[in-house]
Amino acid sequence: MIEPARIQAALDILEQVADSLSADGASADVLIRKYFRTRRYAGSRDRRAVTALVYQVIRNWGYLCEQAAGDMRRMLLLNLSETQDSESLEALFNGADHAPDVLSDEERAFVLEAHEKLPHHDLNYPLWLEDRLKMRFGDNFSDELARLNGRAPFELRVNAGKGEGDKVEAFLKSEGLAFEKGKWADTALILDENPRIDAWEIYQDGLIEVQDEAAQLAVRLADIKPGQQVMDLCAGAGGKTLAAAALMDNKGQIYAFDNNKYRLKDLKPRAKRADARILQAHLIDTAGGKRKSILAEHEARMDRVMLDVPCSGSGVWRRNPESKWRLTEEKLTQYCRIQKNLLTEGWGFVKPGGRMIYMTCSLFVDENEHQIETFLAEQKDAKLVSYRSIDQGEGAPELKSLSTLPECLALSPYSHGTDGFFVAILEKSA
Ligand SMILES: C[S@@+](CC[C@H](N)C(=O)[O-])C[C@H]1O[C@@H](n2cnc3c(N)ncnc32)[C@H](O)[C@@H]1O
Repeated sequence: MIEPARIQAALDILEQVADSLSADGASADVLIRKYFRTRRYAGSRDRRAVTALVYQVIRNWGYLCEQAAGDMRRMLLLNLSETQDSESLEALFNGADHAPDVLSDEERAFVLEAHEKLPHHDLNYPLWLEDRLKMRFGDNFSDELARLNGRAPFELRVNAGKGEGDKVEAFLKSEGLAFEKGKWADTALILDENPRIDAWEIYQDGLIEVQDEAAQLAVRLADIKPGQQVMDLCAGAGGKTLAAAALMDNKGQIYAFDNNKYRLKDLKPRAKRADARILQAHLIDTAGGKRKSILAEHEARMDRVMLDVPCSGSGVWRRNPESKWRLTEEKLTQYCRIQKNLLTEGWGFVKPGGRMIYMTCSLFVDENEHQIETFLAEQKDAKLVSYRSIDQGEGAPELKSLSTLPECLALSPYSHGTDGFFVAILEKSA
């Protein structure tokens, strides 16, 4: 595809994204896949270029939408004008076959005017969330928001259970892929590029998984040991479950649950690759009332319960910029209600002296500190354990938290270079 045709393709997809956002329909990646399914002439480079453009606009959605009063062509034009001069824009909007229509005088004037009054568009965020974001970031508000609007790196977890970290690093080097070791989790490798890894032997052999560093650190803070009884109540596709299994040397038991069968289905093949043999996965759909009976046998038996609850995902806006424009007050309230219920339910499975590790990838106090404070007020046999008391490995740097609760860990892109993440460690009286 020639460049103007890519612009037109991005425009077509963005129109669909806008419709989908207002109807809470399919996500951008689904719409992009669907768009290209019927356009076989587009090569992988075309797809990559169009996808990058679509996501650039999604990242800057709030600002662009405000400036262009929701006119998608103007939104895209304004976004392009950040990096292209007027001559290049004219060449892109040239009216040829498959290219966008020629720019009108009004559109040219619109770009000039928008540039003259250029506000801090890099801080682009839903205004109704401002207080919550300021509460988390304080003086670093602008720096954090700018970072949150950027792209996340590609992060791998080396499967410590397989003990072949050297092989992984040697392979990445042989592929010419630059990487850094994680600062906070010694299993993390951080890449700038986003390679396709499913065909790699080290992936098929279970030596690596894709997992962000904050999530790897969170599992480490669960202080899981071989021989323990561990429950992952919101296991999803098992990212944290497998990170926990890697710490257990196939001794003990991990029970992985989720109420979504589509998410849970990836866990089995992943566990097989990782050679995690102590794992059982079960669907705990609430429909049919089976949940209670499936979970009943685990009452007060777990050394560790990992509670990686559904949340707003505000800490991962770098990875999923669209989600910030999809979040509503109503949805946030609903997440908080589910989190509160899961905290109460999960606590029932912790044995005396055991721990529950509450985690979110949210930046908001409603989903983090407030949940923990309410929980502690209600559960008299619970106390917070400081994340600082957990051994984070030899030579680990000092880990400062953004949380208002000193025992809890709150991470962020600007302060820690990670996703926004929250961890609270709750211990039951012996
Ligand atoms: C943040 S995701 C978990 C991600 C996963 N732990 C990982 O590391 O890949 C939250 C998960 O909670 C699940 N969930 C939501 N409500 C639930 C419930 N009532 N019981 C169990 N799982 C639930 C969702 O299906 C989703 O997979």
